[in-house]
Amino acid sequence: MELDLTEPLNLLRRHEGEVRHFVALLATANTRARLTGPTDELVLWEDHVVDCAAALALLPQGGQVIDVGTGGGLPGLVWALCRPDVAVTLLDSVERKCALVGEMVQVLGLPPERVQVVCERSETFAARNREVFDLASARAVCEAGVLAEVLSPLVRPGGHLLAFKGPRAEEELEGGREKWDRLGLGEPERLGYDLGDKVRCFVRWEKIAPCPSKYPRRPGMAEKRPWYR
Ligand SMILES: C[S@@+](CC[C@H](N)C(=O)[O-])C[C@H]1O[C@@H](n2cnc3c(N)ncnc32)[C@H](O)[C@@H]1O
Repeated sequence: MELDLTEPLNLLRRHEGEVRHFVALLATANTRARLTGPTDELVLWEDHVVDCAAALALLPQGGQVIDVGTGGGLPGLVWALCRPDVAVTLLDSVERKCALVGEMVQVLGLPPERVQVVCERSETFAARNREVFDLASARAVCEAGVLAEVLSPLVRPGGHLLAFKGPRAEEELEGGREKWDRLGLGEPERLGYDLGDKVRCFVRWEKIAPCPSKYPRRPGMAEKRPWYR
């Protein structure tokens, strides 16, 4: 299915001033620590912010959302600024990144009861926060199959998992049917969107049943997996 970007891009336009402020902070933070590559605000806007904004209309009304592996606050801070009805948790395992994102949250005046930064590995955080979020998402963190395993324990039945993906999405989803069942997930939906450059899509799963308690896997096992830091 092709995603209509009219509503999300209108939301971005409506909050453009606040988001440009975030981009300026991120560009400066990128000169101190490598959060999200570029230090050029135009590149950050065109390659990252607009991509994150494409998902704005997919966020649950008044819901609780978690951005796993937020790095410099992408997509979570764009969502927090453009969708004030949504509570956002920004999770990353690297302290330096969390400290910089925490500073940005303060400077942007986002209230702590709506936007929180958590510095922790997703698998330990998920063990204590089982199935509490309406939507869990990750951008540029790991391949879709592993991501489903990481995000599913965080999402309540009836909620959704959302992955930002590029041209390799189909390859990453191959042969996964059994895996989705095992994780309490429905068949992944592909939502393509056109930003005029490369192929992009969201992969979205509905959580249809509780996730078995063996997920998230114990950190000892998880450490062997390539995407964990
Ligand atoms: C390539 S960056 C992507 C950052 C951001 N989402 C973006 O789109 O620019 C991946 C991020 O995932 C974080 N990460 C990797 N493994 C993690 C884990 N087990 N728990 C929490 N964060 C993790 C890394 O610290 C890093 O900041």
